[in-house]
Amino acid sequence: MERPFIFINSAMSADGKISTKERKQVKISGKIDFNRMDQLRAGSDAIMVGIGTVLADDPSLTVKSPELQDNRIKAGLDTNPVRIIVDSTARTPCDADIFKKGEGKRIIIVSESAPVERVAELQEQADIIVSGKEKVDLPEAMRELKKRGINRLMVEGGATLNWGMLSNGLIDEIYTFVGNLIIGGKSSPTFVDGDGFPEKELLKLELMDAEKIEDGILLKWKVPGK
Ligand SMILES: NC(=O)C1=CN([C@@H]2O[C@H](COP(=O)(O)OP(=O)(O)OC[C@H]3O[C@@H](n4cnc5c(N)ncnc54)[C@H](O)[C@@H]3O)[C@@H](O)[C@H]2O)C=CC1
Ligand SMILES: Nc1nc(O)c(N)c(N[C@@H]2O[C@H](COP(=O)(O)O)[C@@H](O)[C@H]2O)n1
Repeated sequence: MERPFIFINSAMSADGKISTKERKQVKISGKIDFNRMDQLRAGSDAIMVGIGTVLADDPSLTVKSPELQDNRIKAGLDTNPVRIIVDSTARTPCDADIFKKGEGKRIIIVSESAPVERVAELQEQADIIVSGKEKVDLPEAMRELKKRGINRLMVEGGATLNWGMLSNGLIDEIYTFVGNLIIGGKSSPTFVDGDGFPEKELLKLELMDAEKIEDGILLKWKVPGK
């Protein structure tokens, strides 16, 4: 394949929201689901988020379990997978937790419209991929990641990046944990935002598995290829 195997892992409320209307992070997953997410991180070559998630949540995207970190080191890998931000205009703050916490490579994917000075600042802390004119060209960027040795890529949102990846046919599998709460609010981000598919082109999924975890349910979906 020209691009990595790519999956999305996300936690949503029972009404399909992934954060509040103020874009504040919500603890949807319980301990078991956070551990499952940690295992997915540890088993991936890279973890990717959109700049909206970095600005809203300031995630570190590190592997949390010392045992999983040790396993990676024993396998000759960095403690953490490569951490990637899709950031068309290079808005990533230089003091983001992705830079401050944990060891390992970071990649920022920007577009040609990113201010040169900002790109130069970020270049001191991360490798930079330039792709697309006004916004990141996701298919091209994914091919570049594959060339850089990333074979298994975990996408952790948010809503806009999920749309960008799904609408470009770049996702192979989706894992959604649906938690036991309602967030509500028409402006709260949902699992997939963006423009939405035209009525005749809705994306059909194949259900691979459904598992009750604590007070929620984990759904595993396959996105059939064209
Ligand atoms: N519950 C969960 O599992 C998660 C929830 N979240 C929530 O999601 C929210 C953030 O989501 P969003 O604001 O939608 O931001 P996002 O994280 O999806 O980032 C979107 C940004 O990515 C950049 N981008 C560049 N090229 C793109 C392209 N070709 N297609 C799509 N995006 C492109 C754009 O600058 C765009 O604004 C936060 O409130 C966060 O808390 C985020 C991750 C996981
Ligand atoms: N799986 C999952 N369950 C939840 O309840 C969540 N709120 C999230 N959010 C994701 O986790 C990121 C935080 O990562 P760090 O702890 O900083 O490493 C956050 O940005 C979302 O991507 N996920």
